[in-house]
Amino acid sequence: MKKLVLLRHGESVWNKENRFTGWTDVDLSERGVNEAREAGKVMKENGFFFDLAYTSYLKRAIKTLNLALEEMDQMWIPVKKSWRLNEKHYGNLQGLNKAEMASKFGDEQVLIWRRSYDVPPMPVADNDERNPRLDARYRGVDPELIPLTESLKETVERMVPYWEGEIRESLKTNEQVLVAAHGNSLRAVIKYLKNISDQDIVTLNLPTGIPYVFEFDDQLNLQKDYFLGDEETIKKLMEEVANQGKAKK
Ligand SMILES: O=C(O)[C@H](O)COP(=O)(O)O
Repeated sequence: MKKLVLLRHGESVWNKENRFTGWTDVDLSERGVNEAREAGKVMKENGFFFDLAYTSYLKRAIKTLNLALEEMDQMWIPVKKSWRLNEKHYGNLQGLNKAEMASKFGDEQVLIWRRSYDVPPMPVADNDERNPRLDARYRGVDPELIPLTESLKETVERMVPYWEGEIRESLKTNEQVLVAAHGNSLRAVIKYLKNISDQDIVTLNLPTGIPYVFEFDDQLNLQKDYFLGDEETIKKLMEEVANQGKAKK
């Protein structure tokens, strides 16, 4: 049985402050560091031994991966990074508080920005310092491919070539692969893997730092998927993520 583990990064400083983050390169909070270490412990307890790992160009995912691998004493494994695993670009919302936006524009509008499949937030302007085309780390990427905002649909579209050309390929010759990335870039992967409809993906919220295991047969047909951890606790954490986009009463 081949195993893929998807791991959303631990809580970031902006998760803690409840701000839209997207491609902003914020660090882990103290809680996030602990969550990343805990994820490593849980994977170790469950006997995981990875052949290689993937992550994004953003430090909250990279550090989560490193901390988890450190707990597992598997820091030596090959790691590949790709901008295609970055978080959904949150456009002009990046930096703004989610609950404050809900007070201003309504819970429904914020849900559309956060979870609708094909409605992107307003883009950042070309001369905005948040424009990733101005960031040297993306200079190796065709500027046409670099988003100024994204819907989940667009995140899926830029993630799929990397899944098909790289991660899926690596699963053909490896047994266990770890991907440390982001709430929405992982929702994009999960939608694609499980063939979840555009409507149903709206209700999927990924908690930070909880390993999500996918098991495949040798032909890479998905057999089953499950989170590592207590079901009730995970359910609560998912609800907390959903509620981040609601106005404070
Ligand atoms: O970019 C962000 O703000 C978070 O990583 C994910 O946020 P969301 O749960 O609001 O989509």
